Parts: sequence; C-alpha cells; structure tokens
Amino acid sequence: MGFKRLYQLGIFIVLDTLFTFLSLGFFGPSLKFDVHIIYQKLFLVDGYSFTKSPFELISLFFIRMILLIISAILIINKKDPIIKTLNVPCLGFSIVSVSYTIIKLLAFSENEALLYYPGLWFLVSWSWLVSPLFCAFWFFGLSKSADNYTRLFNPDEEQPQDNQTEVEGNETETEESKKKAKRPTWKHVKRLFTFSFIQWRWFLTGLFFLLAYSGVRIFIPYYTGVIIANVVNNKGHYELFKSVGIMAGLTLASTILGGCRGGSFDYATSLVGRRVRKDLFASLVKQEIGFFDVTKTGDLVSRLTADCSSISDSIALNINVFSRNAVMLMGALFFMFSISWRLALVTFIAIPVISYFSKVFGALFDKLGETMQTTIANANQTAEEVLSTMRTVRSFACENEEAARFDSMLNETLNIGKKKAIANVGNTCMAEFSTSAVLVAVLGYGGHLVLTQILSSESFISFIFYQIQLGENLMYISWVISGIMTSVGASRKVFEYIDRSPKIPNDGECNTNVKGDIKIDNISFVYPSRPNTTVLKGLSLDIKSGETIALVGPSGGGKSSIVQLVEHFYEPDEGEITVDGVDIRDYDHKHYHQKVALVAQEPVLYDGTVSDNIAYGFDGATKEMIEEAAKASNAHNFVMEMEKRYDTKCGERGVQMSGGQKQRIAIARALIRKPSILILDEATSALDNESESLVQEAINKCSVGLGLTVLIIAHRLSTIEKADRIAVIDKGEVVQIGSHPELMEDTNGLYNSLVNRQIMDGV
Ligand SMILES: Nc1ncnc2c1ncn2[C@@H]1O[C@H](COP(=O)(O)OP(=O)(O)OP(=O)(O)O)[C@@H](O)[C@H]1O
Repeated sequence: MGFKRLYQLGIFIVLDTLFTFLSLGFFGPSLKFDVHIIYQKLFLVDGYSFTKSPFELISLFFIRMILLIISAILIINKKDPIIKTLNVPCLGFSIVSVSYTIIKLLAFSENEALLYYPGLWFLVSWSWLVSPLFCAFWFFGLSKSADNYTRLFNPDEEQPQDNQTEVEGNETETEESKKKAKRPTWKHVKRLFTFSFIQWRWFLTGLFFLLAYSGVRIFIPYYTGVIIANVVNNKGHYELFKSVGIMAGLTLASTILGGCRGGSFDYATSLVGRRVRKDLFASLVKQEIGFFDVTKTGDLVSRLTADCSSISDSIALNINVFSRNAVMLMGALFFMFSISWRLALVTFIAIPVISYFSKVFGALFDKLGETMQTTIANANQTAEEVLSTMRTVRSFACENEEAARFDSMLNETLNIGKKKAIANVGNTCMAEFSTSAVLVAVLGYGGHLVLTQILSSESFISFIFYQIQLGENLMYISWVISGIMTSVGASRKVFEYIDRSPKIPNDGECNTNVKGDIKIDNISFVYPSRPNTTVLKGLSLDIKSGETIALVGPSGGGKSSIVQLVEHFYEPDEGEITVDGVDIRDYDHKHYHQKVALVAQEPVLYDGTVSDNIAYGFDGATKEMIEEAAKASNAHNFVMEMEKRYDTKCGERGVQMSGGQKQRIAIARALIRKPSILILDEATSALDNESESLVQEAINKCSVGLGLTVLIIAHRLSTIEKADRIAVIDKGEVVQIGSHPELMEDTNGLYNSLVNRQIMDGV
C-alpha cells in the first residue's frame, strides 16, 4: 500500500518538475529550449517584475513539491492519518493557485511581447491544470489511501460496529444498512434530476422557452450599453430611438417567453409532486408488515407530505432558476470574452473561491435539510399519535402535557432552522462579497484598460452590464445549490423508501381453488423487530378442511403470531405453512386473501359507508351480495334500523359504530368474498351480552352453516366448547390438542386449569 503511493507520488513529482522546467526553458520569444532561461528565471538574474517574472508560478511549484515531500515522509514513517489533516490547507492552496495563475496571466498580458513567448502559455496552462490535479491526487490518492491504510492496520477500530450489530440486533442493523444505503450527495442529486426528468416533456417545453428567453435577454445589457454610449457620445436622436426600439422589442419578447417558461416549469412541478407521492405511497403499501412495526406512521405521513412537497417545489423551481442562470451565464461569458478576454479573466479569479464555498455550504445545507425533515417528521408523528388517540388523552387530562411535547418537537425544528439561517447568512455574504469584489476588480482593471486604450469606453460599459448580470447569475446559482442541497436532504428518506424492496415479496402466482386444508409444519419464528426473542418454536398444526379449530392459551403464548403467519404478514424463519399442499408464499396475493379472510379482534373500518366497508377489496360486489354477507354476519338488522341504512357512514376507523357492530360488519366483509378459510380473533370484553350472542351466532353460521375452515383465537368457553378441536398454545408451542371433553380429562393439563380459571372469573 505504502509503496504504491510512494510510486504514484514519485510519478507526480517527476511530471510536475518536467512540465514546469520545460515551460521555463521555453520562456523566451523563440520556440527554442534554453537552459539558461531556466537559470535566469529561477534565480531572478534579470530582477523581479510583477508583469514579467514567472517567479510566483515557480513558487507555487515549489510549495507543491514541499507538500508532496512531506506526505512521502509521512507515508515512510507510517504516519498516514496526518495526511488527511492537511486536506483543507491543500484545497485552499489549489484554489489560490488557480486564481493567482489567472492574475499572473493578466499581469503578463500588460506586455504585448510576452504573449508571444510559448513558455508563458505552457507555464500558465500547466500551473492552471496542475492545481486541481494536485488537489485531486491529494484527496483521492494520498488521503483516501491513508483511510484504507488505517482500516487495514487497525481493524479493531471497525470491529465494535460489527459486534454491535449482532448484540443489539435489528435496530442497529437497520441503522447500519441505512448508512450503507446512503448515497453520496452527487449521486443523490443525479437521482433527483433523473427522477424529475420523467416529466421531460414539460421540462423540455420550459427549457425551450427558457433558451428563447435567455437568447433574447442576453442582448439587453449590450443594448443598454449602446443606449448609454449613444447618449454619452451625443450620437443624435435617430441612433438613440433605434437602440431604444430594439430594447423595447427585446423586453416584450423576453416578457412573453419568460411567462411561458414559468408556466411550463410550474406545471412540471405539479407533475413531479404527484409522481413522487404516487411512487412513495405505492412502495410503502407494498412493504412487509415488519417494516411498519419499526417505522412510525407519523414519520411516513410526514415523508409523504412535507418531504414530497419540498422535493417537487424545490426541484422544479431550481431547475428553472438554474437553467435560466446557467444559460445566461454562458451567454454573458461569451460576450464578455468577445469584448475583452483580459477583463473576462478577472471574473475567473473568483470562480474557484465561489465554487469552494458553494461546496462547503452545499454539504452543510444537505445535512441540515435532512435533519430538519427528520425533526418535522417527529413532530408530525407526535401530532398524529395524539390526535388519533384524543379519547385517551382527554381521559387522562394530558392535553397540556401533549401540547408541551409537541412544542418541544417544534423547538427542535426551530433550532435546525436557526442553524440554517446562520449558514444562510454565511452563504449569502460569501456570494454577495465575491460578486461585489469581482465587480470592483473589473471596474479598476477595466478603467486601466480604457485609459491605456486597450478597450473602448463603449465596450467597457457593455462589459460592466454583463458583469453585473453574471454576478446575479452566479448568486442565483449558489442560491440554487443551497436549495437543491436542502431538497437532497429531504429526498434521502423519500428515495430510500421508494427504492426499498419489501422483505416479503407477494409475487406468488398460484390461483387454484382453495379447499381449506392448513398445514403448519415445524415453524420457528422471530419478529424482525425483536430478533432475540423466539416467539414460535418448532410448532406444527394440521387443520382439515371444514374444521373449526380454536387456539387458546395464556397471553403472549403466540396465538396471534400463528394467525399473522397464516395471513402471510410475516414468514417463518424455519418450517413452512401450506394450504392444500401449496406453500402460502406461492399463492397469488390477491387470490390468497380472497380465500383466506381475517376478522381482527378490533376490526378497522374505513371512513366510508357500511356498503363500502363490506365491499372493501372485493371487486364487483353487488348490492345483493353485500346484503347477503350482512345477513350471514347478523349485521343486516341493525344496518336496516339506521337512517341511511347501507349508506350510513362508519366514521374514521369506524368510530361511529359500536364494538359489536364493527365486528359484524367486519365478518360481513370477510364473508362477501366467499372464503374457504376464516380466521377470527374473537372479541372479548368489548361486547355486551346481546352483541356477544349475535357475533357468536354469526361465527357459528360460518363454521357450521357455511362449512368453512375456521381458525379462531378463542377467549370464551362458549366458543371454545363448540370448536371441533382446541389447540393450547403456550410459550410458542402446542402443548395440548383435542376436543373439549378430551382435554378436560387431563386434570393436570393447562387447558383444564385455564377453563377452571375462566369459570372462576365468571367468563
Ligand atoms: N409486532 C410484534 N413485534 C414484536 N414482538 C411482537 C409483536 N407482536 C407480538 N409480539 C410478541 O410476540 C409474543 C407472542 O405474542 P402474540 O400476540 O402472538 O401472543 P398471544 O398468545 O396472541 O397473546 P394474547 O392472547 O395476549 O393476544 C409476545 O411476547 C409479544 O410481545
């Protein structure tokens, strides 16, 4: 590793020395290499002159050599990490080198004769080229290898993270994979733009108007200069009105084209906004259930709202502003170089400095943007949680505490906002300063060129207008960069979610009819969010078609987990679950859930009508089918008693329905799809006696009347007794299985004690 870098370093030193000294050898009027000139320039034999001596460029070469020799010594002494600490000074040195080389070229240009020295152009070009090369070599050759070197020789430094992954399990693993998935900023910017350019038609239309607009606008400074020169030089009314007429035409055209440009980009913004939300939502709803165990709903909602708006608004706006300014900047540069290349070069002195600060502030805005969106997401999460559980909040009189909690979340966002504002001060000051400083330099140097009659006053005025415009363009571009970086921050999470492939894909294709034989074969299962707790341990259960099987057992034993696996919300780590001999993973997702219907303990109804809720997810449901399902689930009678019958609204999450009504609507929703397997998580204390018996009756109809395979997590003895078989689940295993009388025979069995306890509890 060390040798390789020393070798590369050697090559760099040799090439730099070779080019620098060769250029010096040609630093004379003829195309003849002369060692004597090298000696003269090195030792200032003919004295020093700012406009004639290449002394500073030679000094820059020696500084490069010193820095490279220092790094060689560090590599030889195995002190590589120090190289990294010199990154910033090296970057600064390279920027100064680029800018100073331009100043030196301008100084040389004061002597017309020097411009015919081939060595001058060799030296200036090499000095200009070698500065970024040196910087790149330092960063990506020396400094980066130093990183690898440190890793190679201090593997322990990396080790703890790996161990941590094992110990803390999934949460740390998620963090790790997030870090791994974090794209570099430039790749992210590319991703953002390629994503936005899906709407290329409107962007292209916008770009077309933009080009036309910029093409017109670019002549405005020129004609402004012409008008002023016409007045100053007293060229008469005809010339004045002619130039004013052209200006008026240009202004009118630029107004119309500008409006069309704005409109096109605005529409593109809306399209990008819709697309990003659509893709994000489509990806989110495909994620496995385990993803929702660890990701907070408020966070996701925030990504869908705040982050998506931030992306679409800022991307389209920034593409608009950036392209307009980039095009106008090119045009301005073209005119500036054609008016006076010397003056135009003055502008270039500031560009490396501006780029450096843009990069620094860009990185800062990226980081702050990401943190800000996270704090907004946290605040949204809190608001969501509180507003959706208002009854609990009110019953514990926690309104003020919750308001204070939300306020503290907002303060976090505000703090990031403060940091962003401070960074913005720096960014704006830097942009303002660099443009003003360049303008002052141009005025000074341009005045000198006019006085020495190298430049006409008319051209100088036009140049100043282009210069002012260029300053504005550069300012907008730096503003755009900070804007894009903010949306890069906002979009990281959004794209991470859009690109995330669900860990449990629903890509099975089998859609044969389902009879209802369920075979759970030796399954072991661990929730991904709690990888150290084994919930099911080698559990097996055979359920025959048409059979009703009740799962009973102590709380936390794993009954609901079995149901979640049969529903294919999760996949077992070992073993398999088959329905009619087909692995449930191989079933077509839609078909499987038509045939295997679930009624949860606290069923969720949506904010639609009763009909909508019964027909949910079932294509082609007719009024008759809805009523038939409602009758089978004992829901029809209470629905008919309501004012709007099947058009009665259920309210958000079904809040306008009672527990028993919700249960029966949910059973109807399960039955309308004519399932072969019905999975029920029996409701307990939520129901009064009447509702309970109605729900009970509905369940009986399904198992006995409709001949479905029923898997029921039962809590009531009345239900349990009616089941064909009862599986007692404890600590993730089937500890007893059989009919009620069979199990009761074992007086020492868990079932017996559970039943006695229930009787004692009066259930
Ligand atoms: N989404 C989840 N993420 C992590 N752990 C879970 C999750 N759901 C359940 N668990 C854990 O799995 C274990 C089994 O839970 P499960 O809900 O299957 O039990 P249960 O027998 O249905 O209990 P109950 O009768 O109280 O509903 C418990 O320790 C529980 O804490």
